[in-house]
Formats: sequence, C-alpha cells, structure tokens
Amino acid sequence: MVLNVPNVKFYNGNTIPQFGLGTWKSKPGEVTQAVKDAIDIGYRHIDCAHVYGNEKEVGEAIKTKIAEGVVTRKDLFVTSKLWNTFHQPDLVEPALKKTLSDLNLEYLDLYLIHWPIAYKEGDDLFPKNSDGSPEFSNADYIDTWKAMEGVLNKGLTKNIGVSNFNSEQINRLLKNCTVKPVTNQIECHPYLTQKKLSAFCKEKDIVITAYSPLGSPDRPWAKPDDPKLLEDMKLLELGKKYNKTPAQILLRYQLDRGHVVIPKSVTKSRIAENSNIFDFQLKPDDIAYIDSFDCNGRICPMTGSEGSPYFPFAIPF
Ligand SMILES: NC(=O)C1=CN([C@@H]2O[C@H](COP(=O)(O)OP(=O)(O)OC[C@H]3O[C@@H](n4cnc5c(N)ncnc54)[C@H](OP(=O)(O)O)[C@@H]3O)[C@@H](O)[C@H]2O)C=CC1
Ligand SMILES: CC(=O)C(C)=O
Repeated sequence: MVLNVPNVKFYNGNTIPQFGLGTWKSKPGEVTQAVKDAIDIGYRHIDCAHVYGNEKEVGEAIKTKIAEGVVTRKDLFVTSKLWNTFHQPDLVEPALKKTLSDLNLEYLDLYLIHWPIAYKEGDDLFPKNSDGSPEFSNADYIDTWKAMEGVLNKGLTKNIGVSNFNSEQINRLLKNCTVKPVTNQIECHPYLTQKKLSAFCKEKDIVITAYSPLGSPDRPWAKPDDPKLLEDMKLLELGKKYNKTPAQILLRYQLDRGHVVIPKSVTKSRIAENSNIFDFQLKPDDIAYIDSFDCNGRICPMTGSEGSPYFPFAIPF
C-alpha cells in the first residue's frame, strides 16, 4: 500500500518521510507485528533507540518485509539514537554497530544523540549513585558530536542529528561542529507547543521531529489525575468539525507546522487511523486555537537528571 506521506528536505538535500512509527514502550512481543502492520499500511519511517530494548524485534519485522518484497531497504527511513552511557567518543561507533546488528541493517538513515546528558559508561543503561540519583559522566556532547561526524563519514548512517537539545546547546554545537545536525527530535504537542524552539530551529534550517505527539498516555510515570490530551474536549470538538479523531487532529497539527511526527502504536487499527491524515489540513485559525492550549505541560521531563551540567530543560527553550 502507498500512503501519500510528504518528504521533508534536510539542509543537506536528503529527505525524511514527514510521518513515521514510534517504538518506545512497544514490547518485544508486540513490536514485530506492529512494524510489519505499519509497513503493510504504507509507513516507511520507523523511529527506534537502543534504550527501547526492542531493536532486534524491530529488525525482524524489517527483514521479513524486505524478504517478502513489500519494501526494499532504500524505501525505508530508519532512525536510532545513541544512549547516554555511550557519549565518550570511542564508544559511539561500537554503539551504532550494535544497533545496526540488532536492526539487521548495514546503515541507518538517521542517528541521533538521544540526550545532551551523559551517564557513567558501562553495561547499566541507568547507572545510579548510592542515593539513587543518576551517575553522570563528564563526556561533553561536543566531543560526542565529533564522533557522530566520524560514523557519518564512514557511511554507517546517512544523516546525524540531536534530540532533547535546547537552543543554547544547539548554538554551542553549531559553533563547534563541521556537520550541522539535520533534526532536533523534541517533545511537542498542544500542551507543550515548543513555539520558540521550533522557530529557533527553523531559522537554523534544522527540522523539528515531534515526539509524544498524542501525549504519551502509556508513559510509565503517568498518574491517574494527569490531564489526558487525547480526551481533551476541545480536541474532540475540533475532530467533529473535520470529521477526524482527536489523534488525527493532533498529528495533523504537527504536519501543518512543518514538523516530522512519529506516533507510537502497537494496535493495527490505530496504526491505520494515525496514517489517515493526508486528506485534510487544519485552518490557520484552528492551528492558532490549538497553540493556545500550551500550559508548559512537559511529560518527558527527565526527572532526576537536573544535576547534569547538560540538563536541557533549565532554560525556557
Ligand atoms: N527522543 C526522545 O527522547 C523520545 C522519543 N520518543 C519517540 O516518539 C514516539 C512517540 O511518542 P510516545 O511517547 O510513544 O507517545 P505517543 O504520543 O505517540 O502516544 C503513544 C500512546 O498512544 C496510544 N495511541 C496511539 N494511537 C492512538 C489512537 N489513534 N487513539 C488512541 N490512542 C492511541 C498508544 O497505544 P497503543 O500502542 O496501545 O495502541 C500509546 O499508548 C516514541 O514511541 C519514540 O519513538 C518518545 C519519547 C522521547
Ligand atoms: C522515551 C525516550 O526516548 C526517553 C525517555 O529517553
């Protein structure tokens, strides 16, 4: 099946499908089928990460769909991310090679520094001090980035980018890099619209990729009384106006802002529903209305890592 997913052009001339499948929290026992379903439905962009603990199962799905002749490797855009414990420059290439081996791929389309924050190197992905706080490493993301440029030059990935970087961190990176990041993958939805960081990145010709676009209702730290974006009455009303579901309005909101968007689902009907967003556009007034829901409602705050010198959320954007 073919979906009419537009491509977004990076400053380097390469392109990324504007819509893809997220895989955080997709359990090893369900993610293979979800990725297979998504590819059958027409998804061509899959967002992965070593820390999600399911790249082998994602790789199985990709291998099967290529073997079945549904897609070729070139049809797919696969992203992965360097976890915080691998920021020392000599760890970057081995970390990427581990991801490539898990995903059954010879190259990635995009490799991101997952967070500017570095954790103590070692086998534990979440190393802790005796008081339970995260154990940080002194690795500077500028040095990590130089190693990212190295794996790009070796052809192990077609593009490199960042995730969860604030404007000051991007400015510092731009002053110290040879290759500019193609994207900054950040949390973005109506309760955290990221207007300033989005405008800042646009000005630098860095594409925004919006994560948790549906409000991440399955995030492990969700509390029963937390506001539920997908149940927001204002979005339900907008959905009626466009004859679309709240999820489809939330995803279209990102597309109409020029962002790339990567909703996660392991449910076939929702994987299909989320892709049925290429036959309408939100009117500018409705985009402005949705913008007005902003309440600085960050749902991925990286709580506990505030002590890192590279914690990204200590400044307004
Ligand atoms: N760079 C980073 O630091 C981060 C990156 N990400 C990336 O972004 C992706 C998306 O963000 P994520 O936090 O997972 O959350 P999302 O906002 O995509 O929400 C996912 C949740 O919404 C449910 N859902 C999906 N579609 C629908 C629908 N149509 N109607 C109702 N419920 C629906 C899913 O349920 P079900 O699966 O049961 O169908 C799941 O519980 C991640 O999976 C990951 O790839 C996310 C967070 C941080
Ligand atoms: C989900 C994710 O990518 C985090 C928490 O880093």
